[in-house]
Amino acid sequence: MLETASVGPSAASVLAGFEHARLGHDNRVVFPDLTLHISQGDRIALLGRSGVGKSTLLDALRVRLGDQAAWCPQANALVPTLSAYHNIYMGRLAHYSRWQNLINLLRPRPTCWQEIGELAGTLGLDGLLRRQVDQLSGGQQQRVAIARALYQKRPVFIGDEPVASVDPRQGVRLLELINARHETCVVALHQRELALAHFDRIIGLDDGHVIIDAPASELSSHDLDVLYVTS
Ligand SMILES: Nc1ncnc2c1ncn2[C@@H]1O[C@H](COP(=O)(O)OP(=O)(O)OP(=O)(O)O)[C@@H](O)[C@H]1O
Repeated sequence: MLETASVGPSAASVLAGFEHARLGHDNRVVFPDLTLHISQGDRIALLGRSGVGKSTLLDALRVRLGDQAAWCPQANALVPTLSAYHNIYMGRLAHYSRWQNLINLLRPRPTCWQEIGELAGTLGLDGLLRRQVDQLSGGQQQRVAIARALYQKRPVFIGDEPVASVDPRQGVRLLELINARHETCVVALHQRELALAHFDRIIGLDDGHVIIDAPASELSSHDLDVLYVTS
């Protein structure tokens, strides 16, 4: 990923930021001049048409935040031939020793099994932990990916359309769960109603620029139309 320029002001609550940064991929510049700061306690929904740069921005933020951020990527990035349990456990691979990880692969450790079982239960994955991920539905796989990110137990949740494959009611439940377990969240969404109802700050992108950055309480769904107008 192409990334130049430095972090901006260092106010105590600022977790990560971009100050006149250029973000993109190899020779493709997506954000030519991005200035944006994320503060502790922010609950941010990132909106914009397909291809405007939501994933590019989330990825750059994730790199900036390092170990502070739990990451739930767009394509799930699950290991299809492993069980749901093992995929969720992978959220904390770095937390355990190589030896513990190897043993757990062969025979799940009781404490981890119980903890992951409880987490899976809150995500409606009861009874599916032993099932290979490629034998789960798209929505179930998405919930496994969310569980893996939650199992990381980091203060910041970065999610790239984490509720795109589930029904609206489940989407609400999952966003509530994510919000309840993280002080700070930055989540790309396509559903503006969910964004306005479950997040405090709305960032709208268009053509490599932030064109909306405002409290959700000051915006209506109609105000967000501008993000979806095709030129
Ligand atoms: N690995 C890559 N190499 C080169 N260009 C890329 C790469 N990934 C994305 N792009 C381009 O960067 C731009 C922004 O892509 P990005 O994936 O960030 O958009 P997005 O808003 O997340 O889209 P979507 O809602 O469809 O996921 C697009 O023009 C895309 O084609």
